Amino acid sequence: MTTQQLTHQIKTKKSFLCIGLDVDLNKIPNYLLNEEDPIFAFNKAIIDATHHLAVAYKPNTAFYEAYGLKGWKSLEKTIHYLNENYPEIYTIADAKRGDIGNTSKMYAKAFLEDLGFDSVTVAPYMGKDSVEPFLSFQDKHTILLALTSNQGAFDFQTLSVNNQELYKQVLETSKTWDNSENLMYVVGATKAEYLQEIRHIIPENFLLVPGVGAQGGSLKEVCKYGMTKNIGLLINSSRGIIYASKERDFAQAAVIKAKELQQQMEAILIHAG
Ligand SMILES: O=C(O)c1cc(=O)[nH]c(=O)n1[C@@H]1O[C@H](COP(=O)(O)O)[C@@H](O)[C@H]1O
Repeated sequence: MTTQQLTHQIKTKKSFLCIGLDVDLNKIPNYLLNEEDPIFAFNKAIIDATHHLAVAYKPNTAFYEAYGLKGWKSLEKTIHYLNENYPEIYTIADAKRGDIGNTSKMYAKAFLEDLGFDSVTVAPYMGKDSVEPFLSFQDKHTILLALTSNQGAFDFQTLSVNNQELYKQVLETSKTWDNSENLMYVVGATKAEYLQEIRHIIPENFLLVPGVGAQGGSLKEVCKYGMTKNIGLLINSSRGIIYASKERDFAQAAVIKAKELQQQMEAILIHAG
């Protein structure tokens, strides 16, 4: 999917919500465990109920890999279900990959070609030749970790290297890489106060912003400093939406939580003009 198509969907739905499909079998309703594929059954119910409120879904691959071959099959069924039934939806494989070029090429093929996701999250630590294989795919995005939502972000990302914080060097340097127009960046919602400076370096690129909901980040603050004229934001919430109820009404409870965020987004979009 192109960035223009994503922006068009955002404007049509008046939403820039991304729902995280981080499925933990201990947290889903017990009755679903009798299904042949409980993870897919859960995802299908969440997607069918919320697709009009969200523009993107982000399965975090850890939650699938943890269940071995069965989990990978659930991931494959989920992405195929989205691509076949809701082709307008933007899909993110949250896999946080990155390795020597020869290996990154295979990671990129796995997520962007074989599974058919629109984008994949990638760690920048191994540098240019570890990221460029992901960037070479047309109409696909590579979502580079810039300033993450967790406390450990302060261990390395904010350290000063040559008088500049490391995450800013990631932003500056990645702009020089081949096909850098295919880059998006992760900035945690818990780090909203950094967004003004981040936008000085990357005024246009889309940001994937996790950390509202369960991690306590503020949607308003993120939008105040991070929004661009093409919106430029995908705000992710996982646990806050998909685990709103552990009962048979879990999908309807997810709708209520997703709608709360979508309505706040609609108000922000109207205010922004
Ligand atoms: O890349 C991510 O999506 C990500 C980056 C980051 O800095 N912080 C972060 O929480 N995430 C992911 O975003 C999701 C957040 O989930 P909730 O805290 O349940 O909304 C999880 O899948 C995390 O792995």
